[in-house]
Amino acid sequence: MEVKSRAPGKIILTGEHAVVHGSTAVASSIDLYTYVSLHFSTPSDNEDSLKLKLQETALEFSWPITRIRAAFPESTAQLSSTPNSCSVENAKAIAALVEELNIPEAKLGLASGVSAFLWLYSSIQGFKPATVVVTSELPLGSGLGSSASFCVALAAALLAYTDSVSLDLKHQGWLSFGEKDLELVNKWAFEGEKIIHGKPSGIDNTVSAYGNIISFKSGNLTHMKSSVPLKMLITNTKVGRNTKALVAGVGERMLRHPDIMAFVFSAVDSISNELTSILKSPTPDELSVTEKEEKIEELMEMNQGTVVDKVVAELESCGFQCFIAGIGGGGVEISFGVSS
Ligand SMILES: Nc1ncnc2c1ncn2[C@@H]1O[C@H](COP(=O)(O)OP(=O)(O)OP(=O)(O)O)[C@@H](O)[C@H]1O
Ligand SMILES: C[C@@](O)(CCO)CC(=O)[O-]
Ligand SMILES: [Mg+2]
Repeated sequence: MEVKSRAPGKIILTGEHAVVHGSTAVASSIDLYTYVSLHFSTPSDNEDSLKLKLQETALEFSWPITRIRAAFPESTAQLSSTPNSCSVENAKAIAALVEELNIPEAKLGLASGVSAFLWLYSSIQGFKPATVVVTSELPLGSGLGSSASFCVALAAALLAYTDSVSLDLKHQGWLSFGEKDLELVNKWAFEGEKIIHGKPSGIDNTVSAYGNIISFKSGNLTHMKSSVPLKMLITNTKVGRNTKALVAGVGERMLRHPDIMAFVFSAVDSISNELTSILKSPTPDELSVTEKEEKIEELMEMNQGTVVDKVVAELESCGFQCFIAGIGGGGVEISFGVSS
């Protein structure tokens, strides 16, 4: 039995960080994906281990199922329909499993991703032997939501064959989840994100799961669909960063300067709300404004077409990496019976 999933990365247009503290943020999916392929071993495979292959980093991990089963102090065999947070005891068990892997120092950032994998896998699938292969078009740790798309794609693949979701297993090609199933995928992904990020707002996994452009505040989302195909120039400065540390830093500043930060977050909230209302009502009432917008849009499209190429060439000549990404595309999808 095999299933493949893919989940998009994201870009936050307004409200990054402030969204963790309750401000509204606006985010869009981008058409760069993390792919997960899950292959359950059959008795004829004579395989009794869980394997995780991280293609980008050329790392492969393998755990005998007996080792995983023995590691967990509390049973992780829960109902896949009920997303649960990783308890302190289970987190310790996972940390021990990850430590045994001796991940090279330069790739230690992956430990949190492997931990999230172990939690999602053991919670949703229990102790079944399988091989999971992860590939990603997203740079890791660069603000494009690689951790969320990793968790969403994982949750989608892991849930696909469970009774907790209802999918047409005979469907050919990419298939979207229904509303309730998507909600479940998103909730499990959020549990994975908590392991990677510490205190995520949930916006990254939500936009990765649902796709399109969303306005998000304290777990509530409003969908927006752009009527025109938008492209965004994204530059990877290749300056290392860790979202968990950045989020913690903002939290500490909030504790040091609560009054000031309350104003900052309120201002960000207003910015996001204004952007939301503009995006939600793209056609202004006055004809003259509509005409103006059409003209500006056409001019901008033409302008970007040439300027973007020059900017990309210049940035890349400085050693930066650029991605041209379509934004606002669909969310997580699933595909059955794909051979690896
Ligand atoms: N394809 C992947 N394979 C393995 N681990 C991954 C993968 N993608 C993300 N991760 C995990 O997520 C971590 C990066 O998450 P982090 O939240 O710091 O950055 P990001 O999600 O790319 O950016 P942001 O959250 O700011 O949008 C990696 O260090 C790794 O632990
Ligand atoms: C920095 C942050 O706002 C977005 C991370 O991509 C954190 C979060 O919302 O969880
Ligand atoms: Mg992240």
